[in-house]
Amino acid sequence: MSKNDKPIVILNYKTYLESSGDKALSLAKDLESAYDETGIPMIASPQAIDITKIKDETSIPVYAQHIDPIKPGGNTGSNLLESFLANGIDGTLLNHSEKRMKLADIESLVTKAKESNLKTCVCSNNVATSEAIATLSPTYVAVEPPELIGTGIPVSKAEPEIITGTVDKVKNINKNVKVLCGAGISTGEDMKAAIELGAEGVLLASGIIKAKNPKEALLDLVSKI
Ligand SMILES: O=C(CO)COP(=O)(O)O
Repeated sequence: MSKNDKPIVILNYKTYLESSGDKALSLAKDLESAYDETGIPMIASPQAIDITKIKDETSIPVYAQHIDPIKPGGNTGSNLLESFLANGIDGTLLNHSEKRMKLADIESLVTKAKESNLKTCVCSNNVATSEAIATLSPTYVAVEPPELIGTGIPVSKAEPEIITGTVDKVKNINKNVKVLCGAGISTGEDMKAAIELGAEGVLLASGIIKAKNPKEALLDLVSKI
């Protein structure tokens, strides 16, 4: 990571009650004030229904959690890229372990996102899939071993080799693709370890969303980097 690049934090709201409705906005305000106090970029990834409210009432970047590989038309219940763009999203997660996609669909969405100046954070489950995803040149590859997601056991401690292996393989393919990691990350020690292993940020959920004081948890998360 070059010296002027700061590590980033992407908070995946998922569909927790603690990150839905009014709480979606208060979490976004926590992210905004944590950014104001630390200068570390903080990104919200709420459910689609909460995106507009957060864009209207905060200044932090907002990512969709998923976009469907569809064209405008008869796709009841799907998430259309053009609608998200009209509501001002800054980026999107793709291929999260809880919303897996086909490689061809990931490729078509990463291509379309680039044409619309939208950032993409494509999730992977191991080094091999991180390597494959890097060939599509997304903004970020976020490696998250599914078995650690939601456990509070941080990937940076439990499986450090998945981070170092992903960084080596991804940077070999395209130095401009940034590597994030996630799964079980919740404390400043977890994030410090991730950065020391070569990650350029973290993608996390329950450690912040389920914290007694999410803003304090965010400040602790970035307190050691
Ligand atoms: O899936 C994740 C982020 O996308 C990780 O979830 P946890 O932070 O709850 O382990």
